[in-house]
Amino acid sequence: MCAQCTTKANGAAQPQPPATEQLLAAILTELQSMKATQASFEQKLESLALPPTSPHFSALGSPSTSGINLPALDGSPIITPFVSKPSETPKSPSIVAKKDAGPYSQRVILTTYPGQVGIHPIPLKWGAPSSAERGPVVASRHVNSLKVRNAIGAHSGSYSIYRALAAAQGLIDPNHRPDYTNTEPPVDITWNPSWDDKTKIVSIDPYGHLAPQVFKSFFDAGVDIRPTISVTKAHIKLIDMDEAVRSGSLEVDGKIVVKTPTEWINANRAASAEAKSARAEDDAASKQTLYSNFDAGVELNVSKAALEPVWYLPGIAERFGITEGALRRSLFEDTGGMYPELLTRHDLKTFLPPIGGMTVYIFGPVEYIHDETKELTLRIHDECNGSDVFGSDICTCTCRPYLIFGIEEAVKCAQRGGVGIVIYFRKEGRALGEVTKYLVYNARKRGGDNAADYFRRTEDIAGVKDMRFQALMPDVLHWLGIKKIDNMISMSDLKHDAIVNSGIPIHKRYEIPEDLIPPDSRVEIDAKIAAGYFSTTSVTDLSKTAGRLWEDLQH
Ligand SMILES: Nc1nc2c(ncn2[C@@H]2O[C@H](COP(=O)(O)OP(=O)(O)OP(=O)(O)O)[C@@H](O)[C@H]2O)c(=O)[nH]1
Ligand SMILES: [Zn+2]
Repeated sequence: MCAQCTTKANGAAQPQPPATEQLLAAILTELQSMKATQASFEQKLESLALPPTSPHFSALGSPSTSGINLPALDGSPIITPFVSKPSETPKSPSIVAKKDAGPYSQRVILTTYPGQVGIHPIPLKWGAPSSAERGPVVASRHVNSLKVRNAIGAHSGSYSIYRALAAAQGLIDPNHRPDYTNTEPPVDITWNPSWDDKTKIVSIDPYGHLAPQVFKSFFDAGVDIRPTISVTKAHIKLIDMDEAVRSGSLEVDGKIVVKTPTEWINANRAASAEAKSARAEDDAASKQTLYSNFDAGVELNVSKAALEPVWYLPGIAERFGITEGALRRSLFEDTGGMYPELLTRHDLKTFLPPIGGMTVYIFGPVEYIHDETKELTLRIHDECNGSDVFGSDICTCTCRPYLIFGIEEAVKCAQRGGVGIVIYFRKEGRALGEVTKYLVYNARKRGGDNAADYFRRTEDIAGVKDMRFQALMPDVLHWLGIKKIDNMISMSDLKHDAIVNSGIPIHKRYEIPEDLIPPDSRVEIDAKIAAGYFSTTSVTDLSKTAGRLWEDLQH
């Protein structure tokens, strides 16, 4: 970590406000002194007698059997019908598991309330000017974290469900403490002013990759601190880059593009040739081929970062121009009521949603990203598994060709002395999911595949043509410290507008080259151009652009 980042991350320059400091110190002291049981932990936290934290709570009165009326943030009353009996002091609605509690306690806490006895969230001040003032994100229901957790939801996005499966089978201790030795990033993604700006970053935790280091005191005190970002280095190998080098469009420079080592391959091939020769199975010519040097192509040097979503709910609501209350209610309803605390804990502003995140691939020096004198190329790519990985023709899209074009341009930019970035978002099928996507394909192939109807078919089935909501996408660019984009490899007006509106100028846009558009994808491209996507060409009659129907395809 660089000196500037360490200073910012540790918050040495800016002392914490006294109230926060006292509360934090009290909680930490208690956690440190806590020896064993949950009961003694509860007693100790209760004895701290800290005041209720939410202004809403004082207006509640006593919980009743029929539920309690919590004022929603937009003013309308919402009912949380979970409380079982009246009480002077709010208690966690809970049930007692008669059997099958597994590794958990018999008493199941269904939800919690602000100001409830024993509930003292570690302060989390989104956008605060140092990591110490900002505070860690704690979402865990780990025995030492439940009473101090300050985020709703669970770590690892959708993979939290797999962790639950492992716990249910007794394969993982729910209170397992991770060992973070040697897991720190090998390259520095360093602090920049956007980390302190709660309007610039609302959907990821800018300290996510540094959490085990900058929040070590919490971890040492027993709190379940987890990174939501990890950074590493790798070589990636793509057959398209082998081809680009063979065709002369890409050069091997020994730094970004390196030759794939062939020693071990040649050794294996020689061994295989010997074996075949011993069995006298092969003719002399093929033995000769096996012995000769094999061109294994090239590999690309990358630094990469995996990011899980961490949502600051007021900031997310503001981005979409809705109230926080409406956002919370909708998240609660559309996840099958999975997170009651969205409604009961208005004091908790952070939510870890059960969705996929993104991966950043960086070609060239990471420190060039925030150096405005260096050229920067960017491709924002939304997942299309069928095309990206399997090259499916039914996808009738330009996804993989555009991704490969983006990677090649990013690499070339790094070779010219700049930096290239490709960001891969898990937003399959325009974030409608693959099931919906295939239904759309079927409807297109059966009902006449033409550009005029391209978006309408999706809308007919899904109710909306796109749910990627690019408004949150630029957060990762601000986390990286991008100040301007020289070359944007995308035709999307939505991606362009979201980036520019977030304060990052785009100097030049590149559409997918004509020769990379697969035969069936003209429908998609023309529909997009007509809908406002960037292109140097224009389309006059959309109904004339038609794709293949199933009858035209060989099965
Ligand atoms: N639901 C649905 N999703 C699609 C379809 N075709 C592509 N996608 C998805 O759309 C996303 C890619 O978007 P595209 O429309 O190809 O392009 P874009 O990202 O908007 O713009 P560019 O940056 O110019 O590529 C991926 O998530 C694909 O899985 C389709 O017919 N139906
Ligand atoms: Zn696709």
